[in-house]
Amino acid sequence: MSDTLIEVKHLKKYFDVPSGQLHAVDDVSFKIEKKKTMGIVGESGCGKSTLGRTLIHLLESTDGSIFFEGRDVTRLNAKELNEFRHQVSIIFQDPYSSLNPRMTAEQMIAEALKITKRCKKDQIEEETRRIFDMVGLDRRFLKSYPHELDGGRRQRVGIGRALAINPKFIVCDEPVSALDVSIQAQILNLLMDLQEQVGLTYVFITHNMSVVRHISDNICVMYLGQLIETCPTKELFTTPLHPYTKALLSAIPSTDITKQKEQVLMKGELTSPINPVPGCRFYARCDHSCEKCLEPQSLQELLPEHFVSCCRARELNQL
Ligand SMILES: Nc1ncnc2c1ncn2[C@@H]1O[C@H](COP(=O)(O)OP(=O)(O)OP(=O)(O)O)[C@@H](O)[C@H]1O
Repeated sequence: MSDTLIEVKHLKKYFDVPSGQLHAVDDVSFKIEKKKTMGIVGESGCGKSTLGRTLIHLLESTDGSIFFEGRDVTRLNAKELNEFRHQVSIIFQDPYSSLNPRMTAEQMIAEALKITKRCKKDQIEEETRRIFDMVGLDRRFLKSYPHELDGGRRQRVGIGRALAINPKFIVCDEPVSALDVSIQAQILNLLMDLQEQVGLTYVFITHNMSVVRHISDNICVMYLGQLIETCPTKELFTTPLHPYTKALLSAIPSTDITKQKEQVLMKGELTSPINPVPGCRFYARCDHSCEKCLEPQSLQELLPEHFVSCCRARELNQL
């Protein structure tokens, strides 16, 4: 039996905007194995959240396929789509705005349980308490409203609500970015413990390279809607191959002053994903760009399980 839970093939999500089409996700392909975490990184606006939302059909894709346990979810009928939606969930960055301010923590989790009808009415109270325990929330907060909870506890409610439907797959969209640093580690550890206990598969979206290094098994690096490098996490940090990934990694400050590395500075600013021209989207900012980079680029496996979309990567990395 295949270990792949999700396989994305040539996925596109375009938005119509007054000046044309915004290519938020443009021809992205990758696989995620069951019980693993795929980190998605890249600068603000590169399409991370749009990709995450499209994967679970919160947004309808423009083109391409998303295979979930072998079935293409872009082609499901309404009933099948409803069943799919009960297997996938999302945790948002800001639990304060994603939680209903008029509902208590208990009511929000109970509501998610009712939607999926996965337990009988008389079991909802007990199941809600069990989920409270799973996410490390003291039961004295059952009747608390979001504004009565601190950031970490609010995010625990958000995680509890995502877990209530008993999903196989969760998109974690910057789930710790809005939290104090001291709380971030607790929430990351909780997500990793839950993955182990329940057998969850995650997509973990973040712009924080240290966080993604800690939590992901594999990483996708995105640039202006495109996937430019993907490989196992360890390898990305030891052997980055794309010039953009190298620049991204060089910007992480080191805690060891004897190991300060030279920062690769990127020229210019992120260009627009509206009506992009064919060719490498990093062209204008790359120190190594040449005429060949103006031709369409595609992901090539340059090392085992290590894919890069750069026509000069082999030569620049002496592979
Ligand atoms: N509903 C929409 N209509 C038009 N454009 C959109 C819409 N949603 C997102 N976009 C655009 O799509 C692109 C990708 O946005 P997205 O939010 O996915 O990026 P991101 O990498 O998650 O950024 P951030 O880290 O800031 O959240 C951006 O240019 C954004 O302005």
